Amino acid sequence: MTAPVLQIRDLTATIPVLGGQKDVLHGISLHINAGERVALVGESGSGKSVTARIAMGLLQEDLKLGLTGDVDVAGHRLGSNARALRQMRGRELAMIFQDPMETLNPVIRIGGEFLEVLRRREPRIRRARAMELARDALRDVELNDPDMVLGSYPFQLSGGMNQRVMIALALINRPTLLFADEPGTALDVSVQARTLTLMRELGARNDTAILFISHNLGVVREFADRVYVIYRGRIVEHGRTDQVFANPGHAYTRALLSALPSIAHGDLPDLPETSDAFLDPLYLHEGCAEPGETPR
Ligand SMILES: Nc1ncnc2c1ncn2[C@@H]1O[C@H](COP(=O)(O)OP(=O)(O)OP(=O)(O)O)[C@@H](O)[C@H]1O
Repeated sequence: MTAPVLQIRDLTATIPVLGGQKDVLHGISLHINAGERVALVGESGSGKSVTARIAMGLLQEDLKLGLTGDVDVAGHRLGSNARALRQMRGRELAMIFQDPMETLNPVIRIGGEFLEVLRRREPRIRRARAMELARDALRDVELNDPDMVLGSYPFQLSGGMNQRVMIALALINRPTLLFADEPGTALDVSVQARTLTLMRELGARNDTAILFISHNLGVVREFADRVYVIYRGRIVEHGRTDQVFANPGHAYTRALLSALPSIAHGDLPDLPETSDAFLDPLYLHEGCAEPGETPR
């Protein structure tokens, strides 16, 4: 079997905050195989985004983090070669965020964004050829007037159109691994559902593995092959999505699932904010991750 496209082992992270350091990850281990769709779920503040942004090498660029553990992305050990990782972004690695405006440059037309992304893979690509590829990619995400889109600035397009543009841009270089952090959460439910379906279908076509981050278990159930449940910076449960949903082993997962109907509408369950109640060994059952365990 080939090596996983992402392997995180026992990752701990502290983030500098006013007056000290904050421990945010306490030994995260997870892996994603080629072409797999894996979800990281948990309530707000549990550490989903920090985990993904460290794996992308993004957070380290902005903050002085205290990190231990190993992160291997597409065969590169993170930390030993930050430059290699930077070069991989936009080629082997791609990302989609909740808000397309976080990524799209407001003063660049969509055509310019495509040219830049395509030049990361093929620096000498001609503009005409790049626009031809971009038009195909836009049609793939059901934007049927690609010339209009290519000539527009992001603010001239709707939220749903920008989200589709993001998916087309992220997948045009056929990445090995895509990080999708709460994509489309700001959109209405039916638009979000369609864009996620497109992302799943196009990802599958290119054998792109996807790390999908969400607090919406309804969406995760539809989307992911496997799921890791994260709580206060720890993986408390992992497994095949159907199995975890049918037979949750950990009390925290059960609490998340019990709130599923309201989560499907974007609400989070009312979970204790200030206690570590669900870390109590009392809640550990077969199938739950033990502290420090490397999930396989
Ligand atoms: N730049 C930062 N500076 C300080 N603390 C941070 C920073 N980014 C994240 N944190 C802290 O790290 C912890 C994990 O945050 P993270 O954003 O990973 O949560 P999340 O599970 O993705 O939540 P959400 O669903 O709200 O995005 C939180 O306690 C958060 O306050």
